[in-house]
Amino acid sequence: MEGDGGTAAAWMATHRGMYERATRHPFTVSIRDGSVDLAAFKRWLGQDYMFVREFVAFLASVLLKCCKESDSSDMETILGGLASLSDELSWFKKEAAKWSVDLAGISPLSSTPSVPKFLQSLDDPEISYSVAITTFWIIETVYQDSFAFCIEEGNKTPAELGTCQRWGSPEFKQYCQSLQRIADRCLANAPHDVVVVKRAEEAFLGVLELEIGFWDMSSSQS
Ligand SMILES: Cc1ncc(CO)c(N)n1
Repeated sequence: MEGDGGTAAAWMATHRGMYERATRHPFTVSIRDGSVDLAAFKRWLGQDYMFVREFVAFLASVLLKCCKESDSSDMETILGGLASLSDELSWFKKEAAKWSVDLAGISPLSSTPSVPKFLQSLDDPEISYSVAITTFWIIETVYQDSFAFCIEEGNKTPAELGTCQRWGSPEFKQYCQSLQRIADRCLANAPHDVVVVKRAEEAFLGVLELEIGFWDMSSSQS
């Protein structure tokens, strides 16, 4: 995914330290090595269910920007993303039942990064499609990279943690690569629009911070 000469890959290289803090976090590494604390896993599950509900609204705003500002082939990619979020919500409900997590009674923990605030700041009509699609790409990529590491060779991930297949699969990697190509194309088409590229880079870093905060919250002591 990296090294293809696009802006996205360049940012991953420039901000490598932060990217690695987001994608090799002690929480996901503990899933990989089988030492994960179940209370932490359940905390993640409940909080991430709420994240995904917010994420649907955000992605709907990306789709709207796409329809207004971009070509139609992107539309199908984004629509596919919304369809998989629908699957994801069902998956969360199924997993929650399996682990006895009560999703109906869930509310954000004080240590959960403010997802609505972050995502709603990006669904403003003033925010360009390029910035929004870059945000979508990096949000998905952090999960893809984190969970692919959990199923790479040498892992001791407990079989009952089906989480890793959902985001770690080769199909999801391909999906993230298609988002990366869209983001790169948008950013390359805006070379003179320094403000847009700068905003997109800030959003990229904002997502990494959010994701690190999210893993921190998951692994914090109950
Ligand atoms: C916090 C977070 N980031 C990214 C994803 C990927 O969909 C998710 N489900 N949750």
